[in-house]
Amino acid sequence: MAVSSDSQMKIVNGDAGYVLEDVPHLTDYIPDLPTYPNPLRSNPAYSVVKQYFVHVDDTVPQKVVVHKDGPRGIHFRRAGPRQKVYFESDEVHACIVTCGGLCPGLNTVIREIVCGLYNMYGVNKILGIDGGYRGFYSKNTVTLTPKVVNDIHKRGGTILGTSRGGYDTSKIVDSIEDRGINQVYIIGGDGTQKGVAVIFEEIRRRGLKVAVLGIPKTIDNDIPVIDKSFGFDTAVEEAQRAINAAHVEAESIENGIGVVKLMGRIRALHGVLLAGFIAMYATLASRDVDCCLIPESPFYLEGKGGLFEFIEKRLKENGHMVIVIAEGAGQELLSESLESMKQDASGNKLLPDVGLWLSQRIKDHFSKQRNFAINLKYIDPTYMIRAIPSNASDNVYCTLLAQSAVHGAMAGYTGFTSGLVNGRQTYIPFHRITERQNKVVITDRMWARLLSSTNQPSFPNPKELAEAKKESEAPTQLLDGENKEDQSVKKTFLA
Ligand SMILES: Nc1ncnc2c1ncn2[C@@H]1O[C@H](COP(=O)(O)OP(=O)(O)OP(=O)(O)O)[C@@H](O)[C@H]1O
Ligand SMILES: O=P(O)(O)OC[C@H]1O[C@](O)(CO)[C@@H](O)[C@@H]1O
Ligand SMILES: [Mg+2]
Repeated sequence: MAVSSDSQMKIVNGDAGYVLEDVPHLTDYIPDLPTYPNPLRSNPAYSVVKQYFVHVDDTVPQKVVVHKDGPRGIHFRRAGPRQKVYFESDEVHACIVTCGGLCPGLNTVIREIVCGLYNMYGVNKILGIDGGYRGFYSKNTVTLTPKVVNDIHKRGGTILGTSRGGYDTSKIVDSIEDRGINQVYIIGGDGTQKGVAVIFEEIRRRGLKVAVLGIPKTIDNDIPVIDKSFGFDTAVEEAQRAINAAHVEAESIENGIGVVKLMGRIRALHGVLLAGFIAMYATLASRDVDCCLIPESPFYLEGKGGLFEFIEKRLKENGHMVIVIAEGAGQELLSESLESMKQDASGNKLLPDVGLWLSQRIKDHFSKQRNFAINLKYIDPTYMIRAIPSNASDNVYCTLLAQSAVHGAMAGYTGFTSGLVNGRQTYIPFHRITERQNKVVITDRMWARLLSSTNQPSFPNPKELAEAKKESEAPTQLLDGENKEDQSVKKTFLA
């Protein structure tokens, strides 16, 4: 096997195109670290479980759909307990911090890191950092014990508090060093994970025996590689309540329209990274939605093929309709210049309220039409879907993520994000998580499934429509047995 490595990328090449994108280990920069038998080996609860420990060569493929002659492809290290650990129980001084926006399940992850460290590894020095990254250097800490965290999974939010902005690598690493912390658990979204990568680099540069790891969090589900982010299912489930209310209101009144705005926004400083996952999954789950608008699929209002035309058609057919719009959708229609928008403390763009804007535009449009009065109700459940405790399946997911992170840190791995890949817990190198953001791919099957479920238009670009019209008016060569009418039907169908 060929191995190549820099500080955050350890690539192992095997047979038949097998590639392991491995994660760093403390021994990469501190040689001759002593090891200890994993305390779980003498714990009767675990020692009876055959093959409880993960084999050192276990890896998980990134792609499970393969071709007969294709290469085996990229793999990640499988998470789980190892036979040997690199920390003694009473040597560990761990800390946990939560950063970025709220997300269902944050408290469950905190609880399970504390209980995992305490119950599985006998660790009892665990600090909670108050209020996100800036809490490392400007706030007090809280002592976390299984008793303190016992009930917190039943509450929304994070008992540690969170924040945006305030990231300062040297102050954070100074604080870690000064407090004698040697395991750092950082829970947060895309921005947070970029911060964890830099903290890891600095810790490695200083040669500290400190395991640094990230646990990906975001209800936007825009973190790449992993199957999905925790809290996403809970948020989609809660969004159903808003959609259901919009549907009940809309169908109870003549020409009723329910508009629901859901989270999912533009994330990058300079442009076009978008995430409409919550809107897409909430629409697919609900079946009451007639039209789902997401940032990845541009739409327009007026004219042929536009939203107004579709609304009128649906109202005439059904007497009511529900529209779901992701907060980042249609922003190009609201503002000529996204560059001039305000930003939050972390540099994320602050978006104008597209739901309110769309509702007003629909009202204005139909107020001009005689004999076609509409009744529009706008529901904005934005913070309701993320400020709740996680549901049962997210709770289980959070537990696996947290326990995997604990096993990884105890085994001396560092500089990794704990994540689910193809249903297996893995350790993923930071660069894989931070190099890009996930967005809905509208040429993928999932978006096609949504379109076939709502039967909404795909909003062809007016320029494309004009070109198609010009083409259909031009004399065409007919195939044998075809008349001109057949051809135009075919073209409309293809559009
Ligand atoms: N490129 C970066 N390098 C270092 N730190 C960063 C970077 N981007 C963001 N951060 C820090 O990470 C923390 C969280 O970032 P942000 O507010 O963007 O939320 P997030 O982690 O992306 O979560 P979400 O967007 O899902 O709410 C902030 O304290 C911010 O200063
Ligand atoms: O108002 P806040 O706390 O900045 O958070 C809003 C953003 O946070 C998220 O929930 C997660 O990033 C986005 O969907 C949303 O735009
Ligand atoms: Mg973010």
